[in-house]
Amino acid sequence: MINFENVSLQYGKNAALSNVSVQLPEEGICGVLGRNGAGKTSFLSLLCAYRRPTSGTVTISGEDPYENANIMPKISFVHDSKSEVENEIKVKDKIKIAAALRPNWDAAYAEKLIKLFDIPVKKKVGALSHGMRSAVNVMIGLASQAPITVYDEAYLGMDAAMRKLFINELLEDYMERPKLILFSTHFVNEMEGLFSEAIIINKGQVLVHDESDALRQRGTTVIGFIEDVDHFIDNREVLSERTLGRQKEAVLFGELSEKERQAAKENGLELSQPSLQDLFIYMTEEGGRDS
Ligand SMILES: Nc1ncnc2c1ncn2[C@@H]1O[C@H](COP(=O)(O)OP(=O)(O)OP(=O)(O)O)[C@@H](O)[C@H]1O
Repeated sequence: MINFENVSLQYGKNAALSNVSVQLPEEGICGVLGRNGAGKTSFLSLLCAYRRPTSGTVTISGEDPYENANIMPKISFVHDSKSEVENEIKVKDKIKIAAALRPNWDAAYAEKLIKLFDIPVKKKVGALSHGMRSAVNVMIGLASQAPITVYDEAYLGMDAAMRKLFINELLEDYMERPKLILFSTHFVNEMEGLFSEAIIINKGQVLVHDESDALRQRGTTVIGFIEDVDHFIDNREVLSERTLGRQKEAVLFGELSEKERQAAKENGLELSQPSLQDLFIYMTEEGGRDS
């Protein structure tokens, strides 16, 4: 169990996180969402003990993870790193080093992933394309089998087909060997089906932390003829609207009562849940809902 209690992180005078209190379970796939500069990497780097909070406490299984030899091997932090030293070594040596540092490393699975992602193990790391460097990083994240695996914008540069391969693999592996996976991404629509829960960070604060289904239930998508939809959404909080021919789709914020749902259906309107992306964009836009 991970526990953040009143955690703040300052970089000089700049507050990256303010009074963050969050608890995370031992298993699940948690999406960490936020606009640029919201504080996602700061949050994840505290969790992975790359940094120490300026105030407040972070504990993992009741212990402070910072420079903690019991906790550090349990965490794998996959991010888009560039290091001069690493550029000079071969991919296979980078993988060997990662394996040596990871007590749960699954060598047979690593071999399978190298083939699946077509990773050029004999090349130097510095000679890889951006997407291929990311593929090496996520492959290490998967093969590490760490009980806490954190992917921070880890697949930048990977093309759509490669991202799909990675996501399928992540899900399949999670089903067989559940763990806690945290996943920060700007590709919300592509990834949201994966998330059992989501944390939305905005301006250094946790705006929402909830199960994905519960979060989606905070909104409703309404589809029908333009005039019927317009009539139904009048005086309601509308997240987005678009028309297609004579049809209109509107996303509303807030739960509908059973009576309202019934009325919508009687008027020929179709109701469904909105995407996390729609809710996320609305909740974090300037002037948007902040609770
Ligand atoms: N090393 C640093 N020194 C000073 N300020 C920093 C540093 N790292 C981050 N910040 C600032 O802290 C705030 C949060 O940054 P952070 O990188 O955590 O956001 P993010 O949500 O990961 O953003 P992005 O999606 O753009 O990567 C921003 O205002 C950023 O400018």
